[in-house]
Amino acid sequence: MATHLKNLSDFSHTTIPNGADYKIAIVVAEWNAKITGALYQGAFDTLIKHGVKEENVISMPVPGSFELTSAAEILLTKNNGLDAVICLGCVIQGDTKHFDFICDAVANGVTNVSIKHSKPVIFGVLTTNDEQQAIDRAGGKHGNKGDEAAITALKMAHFSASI
Ligand SMILES: Nc1c(NC[C@H](O)[C@H](O)[C@H](O)CO)[nH]c(=O)[nH]c1=O
Ligand SMILES: CC(=O)[C@@H](O)COP(=O)(O)O
Repeated sequence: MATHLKNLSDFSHTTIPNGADYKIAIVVAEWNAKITGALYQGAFDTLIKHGVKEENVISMPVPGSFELTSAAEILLTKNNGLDAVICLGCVIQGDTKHFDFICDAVANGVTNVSIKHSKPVIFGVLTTNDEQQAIDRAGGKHGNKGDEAAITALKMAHFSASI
């Protein structure tokens, strides 16, 4: 279902686990900081709203979305007390194929880190054609992908704890 058919922040119809027992990292790319800052705020606020203690939210910046993978790997290697890692970024199509390489690298990279560590690593990266599409998905008319990423982290942390 395309994002324009589903608001990224609409979770009123789902059961969202309480996060009181979870420790969750949020890694945020500094590229397109206006957008990623809004994603971060959405994710942080959503985690707190659903019971995660502020001291259990570990927030780390990285230069760009390409670095999200290595950041998740380093965090999960050095801090095995984490229940999930949320990766937030915004990649906007430019004039070259660089967009394609970054998007593919991050999507595949965070997947591989998640599988390697058997820990949820959430792909909260906007990959848009232009800045307006990003604005619309970072607290605009289509909601906030940071909210979606936080809810996904809570659900997957609960999934892992239930097995
Ligand atoms: N163009 C965007 C980038 N590019 C930077 C890369 O992510 C990376 O930091 C660089 O290639 C050095 O390894 N990053 C974004 O997050 N968004 C972009 O639109
Ligand atoms: C996604 C990017 O790296 C891109 O925004 C950089 O722009 P360009 O492809 O024009 O170099």
